Amino acid sequence: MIRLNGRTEFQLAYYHPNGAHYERHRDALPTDDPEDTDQRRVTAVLYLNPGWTSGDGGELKIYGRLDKHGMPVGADRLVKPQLGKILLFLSGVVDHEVMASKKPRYALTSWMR
Ligand SMILES: O=C(O)CCC(=O)C(=O)O
Ligand SMILES: [Fe+2]
Repeated sequence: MIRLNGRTEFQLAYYHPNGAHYERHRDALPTDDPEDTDQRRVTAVLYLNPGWTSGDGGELKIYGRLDKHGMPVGADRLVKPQLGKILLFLSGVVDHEVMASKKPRYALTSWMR
């Protein structure tokens, strides 16, 4: 079960077309503790880029989960930041990275706590 406290944070991000990117990270520490209401629980990203194509870069790379030995389970995925696409994931669980962008890239992110 995911417990949300109703406090949602928003961010409108712009990535410059000169290769702006965001290195591999998670948006929160993983936690199941219901008392810990400060952590981000769910990340939702709405992409705002019309006409985005493969050569434009700027994909969101979702890293495959690791098993208990640190070996990847399942493939990494690349998500194009196309207008109207919404992506949801668990903030404390999913490693992700924004690849270098060759076009102006806009994304509205919300973090639900
Ligand atoms: O813009 C995206 O695709 C994700 C951005 C991101 O990972 C973040 O702001 O934490
Ligand atoms: Fe992130």
